[in-house]
Amino acid sequence: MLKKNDKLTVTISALTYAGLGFVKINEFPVFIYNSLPGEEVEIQILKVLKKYAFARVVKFLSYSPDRNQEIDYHSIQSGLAPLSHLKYQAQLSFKENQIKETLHKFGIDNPVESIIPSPKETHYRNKSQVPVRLVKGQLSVGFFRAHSHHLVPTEDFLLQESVIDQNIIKVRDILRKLEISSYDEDTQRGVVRNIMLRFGKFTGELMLILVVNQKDVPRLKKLKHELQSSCPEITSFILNYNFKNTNVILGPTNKVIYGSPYLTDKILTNTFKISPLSFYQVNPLQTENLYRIAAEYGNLKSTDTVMDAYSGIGTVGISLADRVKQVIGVESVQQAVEDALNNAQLNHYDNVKYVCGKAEEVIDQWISEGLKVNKIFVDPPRKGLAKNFIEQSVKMQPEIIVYVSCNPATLGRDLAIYKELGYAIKKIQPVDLFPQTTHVESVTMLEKNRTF
Ligand SMILES: C[S@@+](CC[C@H](N)C(=O)[O-])C[C@H]1O[C@@H](n2cnc3c(N)ncnc32)[C@H](O)[C@@H]1O
Repeated sequence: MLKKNDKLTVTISALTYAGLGFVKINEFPVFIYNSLPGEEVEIQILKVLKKYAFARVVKFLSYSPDRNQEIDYHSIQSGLAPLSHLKYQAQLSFKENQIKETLHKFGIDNPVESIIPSPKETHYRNKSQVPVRLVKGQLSVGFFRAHSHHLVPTEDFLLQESVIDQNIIKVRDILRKLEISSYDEDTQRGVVRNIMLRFGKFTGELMLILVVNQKDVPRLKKLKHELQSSCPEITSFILNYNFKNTNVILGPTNKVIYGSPYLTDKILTNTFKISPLSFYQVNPLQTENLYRIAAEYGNLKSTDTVMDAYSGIGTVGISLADRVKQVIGVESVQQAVEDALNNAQLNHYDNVKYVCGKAEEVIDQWISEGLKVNKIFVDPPRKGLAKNFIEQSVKMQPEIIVYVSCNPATLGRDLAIYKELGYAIKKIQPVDLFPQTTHVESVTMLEKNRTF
């Protein structure tokens, strides 16, 4: 029986989908941080639970040829970039295999296309949401160590655009100088919870959203002045109020201190305005590839009526609008729907409509109103599609369904239902939107069986 602090020598047998090394010791599963298949390592047991244990490597006796020796992001691996110890090529195979294996569990053995690598392997993110906490008596920024709220201070976040990293540090230093306090989760006091920055890759705009725990921010005028004089790259500054003791980063209301309430950016040929509470893809160069593939899988025609479900600020639907007759979209976040409607106008499309609501509920209403769509695009969050949405979407009998997924497990579950209900899987294309992390994105094309 394993005990905490036991030391053993093992050879890692697999890499889990969460990026941890795995071995069985006397049939008992052990998950080991920062280790890769084939590596012989001395480990120390950190925690023993009923059905498995966690361990760390104390000494490497051999290294995997897939190990990225160039960057020693030991602490980052457990938090921000859990795959950064794996060479990029091996990360791509890991993700491709994950899709194949997961779909196989749902009885789906269709061929999977080779994953499309990200144009940038690091510093690709256009958004950061870094926590602000007191560490050793000083307001600090960093990341929470995995499965904890223990802040590890850092100045290099590895995944974010460099302009974001530089401005996080500048904002941190201004907060320190003005003695504006950081949030304390235990007492629920202190002012600044998070520094969020969003960067428009194609416009150069940079939006600062300071998430605060109280309405009155001390020395706000001075803060505004300091930001305007020391951070010229920041084009707008917004306060977001979050007074709840919660893991959800953003609160429901914002106040613009200066600049525009929207960030403006471009995807392919269209311009988009994005408000602070709206979802926006984080890897802008690769997003263009993702949308190109989705459009190609839609086999678009000028007579098509397209549904854009889980539409965010309308980026998918608007990217298709010039090639189809009509786009109708649904999204649950009110602000995102307003953005989508503004974005349709901004790009001069009068054939695009968005409504606010849950896709699985709005689809009932659309069916009862007799709406006919012949192509459906879905891009749900990690939990995938609601069963009712799947069943109702099949009732609409679209020729093609394009499923953009960020979670192979829910993708497999949903594809299995579509298969049962008469849809054939034609193509599955993984796209690496999130290098150095374990996240796996893909686009699947489903086509209605002719005998249906
Ligand atoms: C992965 S994002 C995709 C957004 C957009 N297609 C894009 O590429 O930017 C998923 C979106 O679904 C929305 N959402 C979550 N649950 C929903 C539901 N039940 N019905 C409609 N939209 C939902 C989220 O607010 C989010 O904007």
